[in-house]
Amino acid sequence: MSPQTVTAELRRWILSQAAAGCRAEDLLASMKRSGWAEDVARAALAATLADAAVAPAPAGAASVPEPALAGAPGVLRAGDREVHVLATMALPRVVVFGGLLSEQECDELVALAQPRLLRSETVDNSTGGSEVNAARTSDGMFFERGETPLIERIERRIAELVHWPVERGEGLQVLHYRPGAQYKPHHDFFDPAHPGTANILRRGGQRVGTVVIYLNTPAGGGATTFPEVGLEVQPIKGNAVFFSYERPLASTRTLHGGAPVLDGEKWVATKWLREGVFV
Ligand SMILES: O=C(O)CCC(=O)C(=O)O
Ligand SMILES: [Fe+2]
Repeated sequence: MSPQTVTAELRRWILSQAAAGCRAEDLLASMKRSGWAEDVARAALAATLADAAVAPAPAGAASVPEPALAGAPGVLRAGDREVHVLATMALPRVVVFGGLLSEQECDELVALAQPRLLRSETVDNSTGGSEVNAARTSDGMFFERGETPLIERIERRIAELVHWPVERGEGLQVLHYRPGAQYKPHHDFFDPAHPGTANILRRGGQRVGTVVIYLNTPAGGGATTFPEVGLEVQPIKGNAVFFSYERPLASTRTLHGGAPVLDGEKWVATKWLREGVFV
């Protein structure tokens, strides 16, 4: 038997480490230290964790991220910070948060992202790759999960706020919209009918939730809109809009977009949440 075969024992080890909260990057590093070729280790991790993502959730586990809103609290403790609940909606499931980030954290995130911006790409559904998309006229970049202490802190805060493990989150994305730029209405989940989707789902299954954090307050325009229900969330520095979608269906009414920025610029950080461990 080749030493690079993914054995049942290795699969069990990967799953137990992931369940204990070990990050995929750390698993990869430790597999490499034990002599695994990087491409084989990555493939083993992706396949094992993707299978786990489609396995039935343990009894009692929530199937979508959701903040603890029983009792209609005005303030929620999210790890190291108190976050305000400004508005909620049942369908689509939307919660607007006040003060998820401090002003200083917003500024630090913009400063970290700015040198790394590229014209935003969206996933090309036919191949699972990326392409520049005219529907999205912002510039953007992705951080690695846990890339800096600031990012790690924000990720932990989001995880505690919406009760979804850090490991099930994609890396934080930062978008920059110039005047006139927008993100036309779209769904964040991957269209199951598209040929590239199967490939995308190997990295942690479907997206089931989104947190868009406003890193500045544009002088005009730039609301996050949910056109099917006429909801517009004003972009205010440090605030965030959360929405979830249990299934990749339009009936979740989570069609949303970034309205054109009319005056000034707009910065957001987006955290997408997957149903399984994102690798
Ligand atoms: O910029 C916004 O308000 C929305 C961003 C968005 O929809 C996304 O990043 O998926
Ligand atoms: Fe979106």
